[in-house]
Amino acid sequence: MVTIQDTELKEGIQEAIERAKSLSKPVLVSEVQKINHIDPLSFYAAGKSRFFGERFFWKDPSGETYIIGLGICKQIQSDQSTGRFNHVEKEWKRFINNSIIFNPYDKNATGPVMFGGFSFDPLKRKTKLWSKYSDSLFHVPTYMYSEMNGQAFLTTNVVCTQHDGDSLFEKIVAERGMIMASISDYHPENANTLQEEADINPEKWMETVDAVVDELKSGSLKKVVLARESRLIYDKPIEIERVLWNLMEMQRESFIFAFESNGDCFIGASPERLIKKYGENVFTTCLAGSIPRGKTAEDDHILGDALLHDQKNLTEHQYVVDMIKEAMEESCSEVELPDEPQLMKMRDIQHLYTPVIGKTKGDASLLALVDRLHPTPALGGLPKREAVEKIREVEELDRGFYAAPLGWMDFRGNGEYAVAIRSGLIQGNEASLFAGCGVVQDSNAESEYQETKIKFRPMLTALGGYEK
Ligand SMILES: C=C(O[C@@H]1C=C(C(=O)O)C=C[C@H]1O)C(=O)O
Ligand SMILES: [Mg+2]
Repeated sequence: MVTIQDTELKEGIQEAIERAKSLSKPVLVSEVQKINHIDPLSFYAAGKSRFFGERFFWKDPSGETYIIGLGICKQIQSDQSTGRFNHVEKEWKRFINNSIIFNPYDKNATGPVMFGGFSFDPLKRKTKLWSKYSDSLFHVPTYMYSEMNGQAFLTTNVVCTQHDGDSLFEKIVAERGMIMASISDYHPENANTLQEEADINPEKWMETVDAVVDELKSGSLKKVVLARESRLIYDKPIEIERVLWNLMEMQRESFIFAFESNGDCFIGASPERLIKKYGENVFTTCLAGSIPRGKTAEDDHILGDALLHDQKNLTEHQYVVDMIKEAMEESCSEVELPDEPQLMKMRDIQHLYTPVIGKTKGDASLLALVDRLHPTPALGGLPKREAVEKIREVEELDRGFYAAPLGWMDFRGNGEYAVAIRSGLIQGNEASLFAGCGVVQDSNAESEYQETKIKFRPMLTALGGYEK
């Protein structure tokens, strides 16, 4: 049981109400407490009845960082198609500008944090699949549990208006007390049964791959990432906690995320970092080129070795390295990356992987870096603009947040975004899964199709309906 001193929050709320009166606009109070460790998934589960549709979950691959949010004290959206990264950043700064923050800890992901993401392509024709998510959508949680390098924190964020009074403090403390008291060890309940699995137009997808390969052979396009969807129907509503539990068990090397909005939940286990920025240090990843895992250690080694020497996959990978290196050199003073890719092995697949680190020069912000990088040729293609236009024209899928930046940024401007792949959108007892692959001149439609099947597996297994 966590005991929390409330003097700061109480005084903070009073001060914020006064400030809201004089500024005639809402003012945020954020209070950070250092607390004993809580199981992150149990905290998430404790918000189920009260905050369903208003929660998020984040774990980084190292397990150093967990961020779990319950409730929404502020939503930041942008319907702009150009300049949306900048617009979100400005809104965020404006929101925290006059805030009152009690945070004696010099730790990232404590205090005000916004969590969310962007759609892959705001110019793509919308379908109703993603109607619960706008093109840029961020939530600032009311209650946030975060863990950094084994230390645990509870942040409480309250937006005060000029019309609020003392009862606001009482309400928040009561609600927070209820959440903390209801935390109990989460264990997954009985699994769902898959009733129907529908790959959306796989033949048409393969024809599109063939057509794009022809274009790659004749024109200026070098690579286009093409994705497709599989729709699953279960016997009962999908329990998000259980899916997260499975993802954490089975995809330990990945970012694990869930982002709820209006009753839907975008969820996944991505191995791919877009960008992390802690102070002036930035980290990004080139990940492209894939082969299955072997059934035995020897098999696995042979496959990995084949991938490291396969020309088609090396080319697919190199396009990503070239673009990311160029982007990083623009914004960073020191950029370091190995000459050759290495292997990244996950439970279901192995990839070619080149980590990149740098130090920002000037004041390149995290979202400016996201803007510069998204989409890398690992998710869009090369050249960037032409590839995105090609995807917009030929891809049947409405990608929504799939293959796009998803993550967090704190009030100090530090944070991390993953590329939201190996993901799905849960809608009650149904889910859409997404998978794509890098199409280059030497691509073969059938083997690209097989590659997407493997990429569905992490979500399919976590949801249930695929043999483990
Ligand atoms: C597009 C996806 O994955 C991307 C494509 C890869 C490839 O084609 O080899 C590998 C890793 C990812 O950058 C996906 O998982 O949906
Ligand atoms: Mg590939």
